Amino acid sequence: MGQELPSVFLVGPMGAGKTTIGKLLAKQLGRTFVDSDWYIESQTGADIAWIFAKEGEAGFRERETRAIDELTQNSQIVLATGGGAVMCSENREFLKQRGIVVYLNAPVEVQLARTSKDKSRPLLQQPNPRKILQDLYSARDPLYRQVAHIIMPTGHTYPRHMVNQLMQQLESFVDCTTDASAHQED
Ligand SMILES: Nc1ncnc2c1ncn2[C@@H]1O[C@H](COP(=O)(O)OP(=O)(O)OP(=O)(O)O)[C@@H](O)[C@H]1O
Ligand SMILES: O=C(O)C1=C[C@@H](O)[C@@H](O)[C@H](O)C1
Ligand SMILES: [Mg+2]
Repeated sequence: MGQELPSVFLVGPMGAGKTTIGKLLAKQLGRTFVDSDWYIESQTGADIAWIFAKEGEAGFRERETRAIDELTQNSQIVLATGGGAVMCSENREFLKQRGIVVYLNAPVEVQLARTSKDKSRPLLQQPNPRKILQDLYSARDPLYRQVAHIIMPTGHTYPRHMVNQLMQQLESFVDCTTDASAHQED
């Protein structure tokens, strides 16, 4: 692979492993890793909990769309997006048109276990985070699927193993699209 691989954009629910796998994948590919949540925090000079508290979810989503537009214009990065980035159709267009989108998909019970000790996700600071995760999953799973070029379950696989599998999938994806465009030119 190498030069011909476009940017890789990871989407999926909270706790699917976008940040964890994104960092490892970027290292493997020798590319820059960017996390849209961290980027928004650095641009704002405040953490996500603060943005939600002061500007509401709507304010956060506006910042997120600006961030996704800017970041997806980079041609060779690995980008981990926030769990709700796919809710906005503009974001879905930016992602789908500008790189390879990978949907990391984990069952709700796994999402819950992976997010339960970390208080940095404002949407989950509720008495029943399992129900929130379930409702978000029902609403968003069709949107993750709509935008994805590749879908990978992450529930029961070690991050390093996941990255090896993902490298293989990316390789076949690039080969297939290269073959398809060669045929079009024939
Ligand atoms: N494949 C995996 N196996 C075991 N633990 C994992 C795996 N992937 C991620 N984790 C753990 O789950 C937690 C959440 O992972 P991570 O922050 O990467 O999720 P995320 O998809 O980026 O979530 P968010 O949308 O909230 O940013 C971390 O503690 C991470 O170490
Ligand atoms: O699923 C979501 O809507 C969110 C996921 C996180 O990555 C952050 O973007 C924020 O906490 C909102
Ligand atoms: Mg993350």
